[in-house]
Amino acid sequence: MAACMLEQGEDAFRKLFRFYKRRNPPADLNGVIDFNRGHAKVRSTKLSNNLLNDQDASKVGLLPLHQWKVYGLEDFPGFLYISNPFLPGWQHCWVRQCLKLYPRKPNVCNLDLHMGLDQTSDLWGDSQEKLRNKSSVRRSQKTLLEKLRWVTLGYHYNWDTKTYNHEHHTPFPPDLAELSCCVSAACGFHSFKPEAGILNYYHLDSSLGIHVDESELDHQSPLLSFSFGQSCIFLLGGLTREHTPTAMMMHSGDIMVMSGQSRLLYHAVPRILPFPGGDLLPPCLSVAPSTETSEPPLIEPCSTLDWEVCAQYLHCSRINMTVRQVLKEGGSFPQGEKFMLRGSEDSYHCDDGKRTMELLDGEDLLAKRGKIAQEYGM
Ligand SMILES: O=C(O)CCC(=O)C(=O)O
Ligand SMILES: [Fe+2]
Repeated sequence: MAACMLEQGEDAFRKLFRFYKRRNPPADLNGVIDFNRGHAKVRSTKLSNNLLNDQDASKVGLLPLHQWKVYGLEDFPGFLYISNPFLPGWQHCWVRQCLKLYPRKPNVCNLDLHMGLDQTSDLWGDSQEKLRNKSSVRRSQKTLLEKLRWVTLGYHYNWDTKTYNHEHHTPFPPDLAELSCCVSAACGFHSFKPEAGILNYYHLDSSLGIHVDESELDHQSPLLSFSFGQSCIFLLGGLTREHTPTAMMMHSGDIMVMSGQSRLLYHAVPRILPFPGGDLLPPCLSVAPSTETSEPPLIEPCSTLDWEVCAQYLHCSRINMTVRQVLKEGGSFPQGEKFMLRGSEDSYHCDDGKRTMELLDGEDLLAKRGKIAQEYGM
């Protein structure tokens, strides 16, 4: 029972993290907030309709603003949860971008750290046929897409130093920038600049360790988080790990906004939850994309052939994209100064205890990163 874990203490976040990560016996999920089902702490919120026009919304695949279901959470000012505001079929396009386009160079991914660039230049090309034809035979060899854990965009986050660096920057994908600007504008942040992205790729045994996203130099701007595929338990805590976190579900299509007093809170993903009842995907992903597209389309519609690959991948995976503004308005990187992330003792990406970052030791990692940066002139 969750309540027995809710004692205050030095390690309250870790206790609840371990509670929800546990599989055997499975954790009681009664204490987990599901925004669509209501909860004493959930507040339904309306965004001002004039913040995003319907045409701009539809261009990036979002419903008209007046149809969005938006929630706040008691005790978490600045936190917003938007329950799947995507137009039917549009999640397909964004998932396809996450699997087919964003892992491409010059973006950086975990596989670059222990594989040659010739092997990681086209993960989609390498994996698509194998995924499309994947039978129910469980122990078939993992495709490169299935080995993907993270991709960084724009200012590339350095997992070792926990910093961004002005010298390690590539163009931020314009389509994702536009989606992010629409969502941030809808939430009242008109001058948000999408400058860095971290895409996390989770499987059913993955988790994301306890952390605060404070490496960005600008903390006034919101952090946007988009989720696709299988659901997860998300833990949102306080300014310290002593604060017992609140557990909530995130489902496919949902968007979370962390801003204001909620921007620098500890958070984590202890558990991925496969869609219940034997269906492999949630119903919102079963809707075929509309043949009507905006002119000119921002992103190419997802073909049936591409969706077969994405759907097979998502049967046991979750994709999360977080988008951040790194620099303050008119600001720049400090000269020769180090800015470190707090609470970094946990590795971020874990697959049932195995740390994906431990595939190489620190020296190898740095050497490999340097090589990638050099080859791409970053
Ligand atoms: O996967 C999620 O929902 C959270 C991701 C996250 O916290 C991060 O990338 O910093
Ligand atoms: Fe985070």
